[in-house]
Amino acid sequence: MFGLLSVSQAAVLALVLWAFWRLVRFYVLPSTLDNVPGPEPSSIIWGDITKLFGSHSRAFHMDLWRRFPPVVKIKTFLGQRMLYVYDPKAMHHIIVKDQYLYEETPTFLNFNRLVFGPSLLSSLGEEHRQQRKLLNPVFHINHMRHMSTTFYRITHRLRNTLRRKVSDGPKEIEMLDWITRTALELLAQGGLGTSFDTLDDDNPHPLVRDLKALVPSSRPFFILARFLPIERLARVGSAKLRRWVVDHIPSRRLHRVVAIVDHLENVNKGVLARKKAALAAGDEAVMEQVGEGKDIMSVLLKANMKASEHDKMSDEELLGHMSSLMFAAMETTSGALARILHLLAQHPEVQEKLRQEIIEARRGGDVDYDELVALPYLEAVCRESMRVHSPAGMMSRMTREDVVLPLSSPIKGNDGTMMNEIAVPKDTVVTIGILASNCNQDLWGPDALEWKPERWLKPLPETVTEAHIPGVYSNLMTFLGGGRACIGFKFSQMEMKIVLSVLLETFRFKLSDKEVTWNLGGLQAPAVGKDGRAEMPLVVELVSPQ
Ligand code: HEM
Repeated sequence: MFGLLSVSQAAVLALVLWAFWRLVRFYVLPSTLDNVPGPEPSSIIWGDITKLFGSHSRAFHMDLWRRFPPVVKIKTFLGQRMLYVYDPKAMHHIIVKDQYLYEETPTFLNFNRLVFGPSLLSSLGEEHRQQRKLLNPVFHINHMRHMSTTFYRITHRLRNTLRRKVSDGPKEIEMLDWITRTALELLAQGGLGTSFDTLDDDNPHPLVRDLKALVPSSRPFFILARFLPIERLARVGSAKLRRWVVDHIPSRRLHRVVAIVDHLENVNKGVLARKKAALAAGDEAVMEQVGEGKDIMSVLLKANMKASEHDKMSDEELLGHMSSLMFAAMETTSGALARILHLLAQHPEVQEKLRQEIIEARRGGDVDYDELVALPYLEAVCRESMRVHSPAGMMSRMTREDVVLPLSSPIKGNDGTMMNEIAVPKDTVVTIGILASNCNQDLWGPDALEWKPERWLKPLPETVTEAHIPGVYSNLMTFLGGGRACIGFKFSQMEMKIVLSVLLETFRFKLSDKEVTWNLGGLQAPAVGKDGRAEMPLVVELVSPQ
């Protein structure tokens, strides 16, 4: 039959048959998930995928929380069934107890391997465990303490530049840009032991623009990666041949992504070579480097030199970790900090109370790490912001075999029977509702959706403490939990508190007349207007004008 068809006709026919088979498989053939309640899909082809993962999906999520139990079945592309889960016991099984049965999705792993190279973001099972074994100590709180002086120094630069800008009166400033530049520089000095940005003019390092463009530019390829065997394709032929093929695909967007990846890799190759040379030259050369040998990469390189041959990381892996750290650290923390500044501008009374606490603690100078992390209202503002506005609203996993998912409390199935557990077939995508858990009214109370820092100044409701939510941070899922919990969460806590304490001592932040809205998408980002570019203008004024 294929003798009568051209290659393109055969490809189209194969695609149609494949789509037809999926429609039959997911809409007609029975599944153990049929009894799990969930919304009727809004499209036979796309299911509710765009409603769930789109930029303006908050209303859809809230509708799910209102209408369904904390395990919901959602139809996605061509009817594929996905579970959306925020039942605490179920989440514990997914990310802790049975974490190797619910691994990252192949799309996530393949995409990260192609973009960043081998790293925590693209490894599984034993390989991932080995990498965490080497990396966990590097993120230990003792190293963070050493970094606080570096963090203060960088934040002072930001303060000086902003002070210059508003010295003759309040001004509207695009704060997301400054916060993102600061986050990259904090990671550059604290994480990589290098410097990219002096933060003293209006010209950010080109990496800021590239890292910000990476997610939007690569979104279509991320979707494509769901359906193409990217990992196998990435091993066909030599690297040179693969590169030739990519360079000849007529897609400007693809070439933009490739240029970003090249840029990231070239910058990191230079940093790695300089670090290795300094380590080989001895302690004096290390001390002359930007991070004085205390940054994450220097500590990691030293640990790597001592590691057994079996545990040692290759240069390719080290470069992969550098690129993925830059990516994982920058967008998340800058989004979080921008959100806190926006919330403080929306709630001037909270901003004033926080400023008083900071001014009293700082007494005009920097506060040491332990004193800073112990400030109760600062802690309450950070926790509450990370609860209601977690930068990542959800994270997906995929079952690697048939598995039974137990629940904290039974849910009513579509046939009216109560279910204590759900049989989940192999290859099911299970999405953890991070925001859904953080805003769960059954646990946090009827005001769960409201931003109220004061709730952290008194004991949390027993419904929260007894739910055994498996997150690493304050009964929240913001940084996830288990073996793949955010490795940089202490780093980001310190970053947020240092930046907030230095800025709030000097500046007051007010809403501008441009309305800022937050897009949910992959990571929450602010924009002016519904689909505008990522930005967050705020009016900045000196607390004590000279
Ligand atoms: C507010 C800031 C941050 C938030 C909300 C956040 C959130 C998360 C979440 C939810 C994960 C789990 C991802 C998954 O399972 O697929 C994660 C993983 C990760 N994060 Fe963060 N993160 C933040 C800041 C940082 C920083 C500052 C760094 C680095 C210095 C970092 C490095 C990483 C890395 C390397 C992973 C992968 C861990 C692994 O797979 O073992 N993150 N983060």
